[in-house]
Formats: sequence, structure tokens, C-alpha cells
Amino acid sequence: MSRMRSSVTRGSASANLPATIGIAASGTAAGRASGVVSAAASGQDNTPRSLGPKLNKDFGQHLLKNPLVVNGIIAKADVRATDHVLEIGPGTGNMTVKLLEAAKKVTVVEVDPRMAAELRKRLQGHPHEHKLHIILGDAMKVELPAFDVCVANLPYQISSGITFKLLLHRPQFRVALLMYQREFALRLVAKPGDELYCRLSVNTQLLSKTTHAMKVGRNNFRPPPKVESSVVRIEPICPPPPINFTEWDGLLRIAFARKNKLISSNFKVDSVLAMLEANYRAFASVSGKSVDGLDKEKIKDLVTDIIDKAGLSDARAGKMDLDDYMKLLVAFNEAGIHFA
Ligand SMILES: C[S@@+](CC[C@H](N)C(=O)[O-])C[C@H]1O[C@@H](n2cnc3c(N)ncnc32)[C@H](O)[C@@H]1O
Repeated sequence: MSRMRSSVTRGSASANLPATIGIAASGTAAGRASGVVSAAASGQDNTPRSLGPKLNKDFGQHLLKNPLVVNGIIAKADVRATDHVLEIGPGTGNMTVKLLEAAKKVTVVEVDPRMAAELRKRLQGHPHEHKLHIILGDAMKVELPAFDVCVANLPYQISSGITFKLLLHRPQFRVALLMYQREFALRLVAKPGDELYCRLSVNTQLLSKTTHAMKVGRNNFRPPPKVESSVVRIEPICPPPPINFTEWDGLLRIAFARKNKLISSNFKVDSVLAMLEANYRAFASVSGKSVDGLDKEKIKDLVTDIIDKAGLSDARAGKMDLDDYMKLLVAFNEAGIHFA
């Protein structure tokens, strides 16, 4: 019986990531630096060491060598036989092989041609080879297909960017199981009042339900990274909230500039008032609204009034929830205060 070969596309560079949402979460974007090769903590290494290209830490190449972890991630993704799965960064295919068994189709996006070649070689003659489609390119730049489930042991340097690229992708997917650096993962799931609660938490949770799915120790990777990892389950909120994300993220940037201060004082910083005044004038000129007598002091009074009326005069960014932020954005916009 002749077997169909996997298909390969060279990705086009059309990253259409809207606005600025969530890209710069504070202090979280460190990549995994290479460490010393060592044996898995549990389970068997399913990557033949004699095969495969030299691992490149610039691409975050830390292969998941413990099949128990691979199977655990795929089980939590609840892949159905009818699913089209997207895998970011397949490497030598430790997860890809398992995904092919479970899904109808698997599209992988791999930036390193040596890895893509290795994957093709590994799957040559495999009974599910025909289900595999390889996109050779940078996942941040290529156009992603419609898919049901995303699974990835991510290169950590693209954690924030790829998370929002996925969340803003249309049509929406059902679920994503993504491996992150532990601290980044904890930020994604942090709740108001938690130490790690930040703009990244609020932006992600506006668009999805996030849960911490699994801790993964360093020794499950080859080579082991310097940091611990965690898998997060991400379920997009469907339909997405009808929010102008540029406005939303603009408000959050001001709020989280000093998350433990009173929110009202964050909006009274000189540079913030100047920006709000300029935006107010721009919107007023479009809508024909008068700006007679408008100055920074007037904007300050308006801001104070809005925050008071929203019942947030004692609130601090680090303790406000999604509803508080939504209420505040609506009140600001209704009064002609804009963040973009
Ligand atoms: C942490 S390794 C995971 C490999 C494999 N999935 C595994 O678990 O064994 C990350 C993979 O992503 C690839 N990669 C790095 N940056 C990428 C990017 N911007 N777009 C697509 N793939 C990327 C690397 O070449 C590497 O194969």
C-alpha cells in the first residue's frame, strides 16, 4: 500500500497581531537557558539521542523526553478523532507522534528547518504520516490555519506573543494546552490580590478561562532548562467580550503602572493627564463636542468624578477584578475619556 507523505508549507510572514494587548507582561519573558543533559525524573526518554540535530538554545530547544508528561498533556487536551490540532514548535516530534494517533489532522509550525527535516524523517512510513502538515516558519509571523486544539511545549521567548496571537485568532479554537515557564504560567492564572496578578493575568482572563494543568520539573526536558515549567489549559471565552482591546489595554497599562497604589492616583500622574486630555480633544473634534475651557485640571476632576461614581475611589489595580475594569472603561468612554 502506498502512503501519502506529509505536506509542507513555507509560512508567509503575515503576523496580524492587533494593537498592543498583553505583549509586555513584566519580567516574564526569559527563555529557557540550556543546562546539562541528564536522565528523566520518571518515564523513559522517547527521543533517540543518536539521532537529531544539535539543540539550539536560541530557539528554546528543550525537548520533552518524558512520555508520561507528553501523554498527560494530550489527555488533558481531550483531543477528539475529528479534531484538527495545531502544534507550535514540534521539534523532533515527541508530542506530534502522539497527536497524530489521536487527531484527524495535525498542523505543526516549526522555525528550524533541521527540526522539520528530522520530524519528516521520523514520520516517514508512519501510518498517520498523511495527517501531518508542516508549516516551516516563525509561529509569530505565519498565518495560522483554523484549528480545534492547540498543544505546545513552547519556546519561552514567544510565550506572551503567541498566547495573544492564539486568543485573537479567528475562528476561535476549543482549548489550548501550553507549556510555559512556571512564573509566567502562574501570572496567567493569578487572581486579584495574588502577588503575581498583573496586566497579563487580566488580559488573558478577559479572553479565556485559564487553569493551571500540570507542574513539569526541569528533568523532564533534554537538555533541562534552568527554570521550572507548568502547563496551562486555556479555553477561549466564546463569543469573545465586545471590548475595544486597544482601549482596554491602554487603561490597564495606566492601572498596572503601580498596581499597589490607589487607582485614582495612577490616573492623576501628569503624563497620564496630558495623554487623556489629548485623546479627549481628538475624540471631541470628531464628534463636534465643545472643548472650551478644557485643561489638565478639568480632566483631573472628570477622572476623579468617574472613579468615585464607579465606587472605586479606594480600589487598587492589584485587587480589582474583570468586572471592575469593565465598569471603569465603560464609565471613562461614556464621559469622553479614551486610552487610544
Ligand atoms: C521547547 S522545544 C519543543 C520541542 C518538542 N515539541 C518537544 O516537546 O520535544 C520548542 C520548539 O519550538 C521551535 N521554535 C522556536 N521558536 C519558534 C518560533 N518562533 N516558531 C515556531 N517554532 C519555534 C524550536 O525549534 C523547537 O523545536
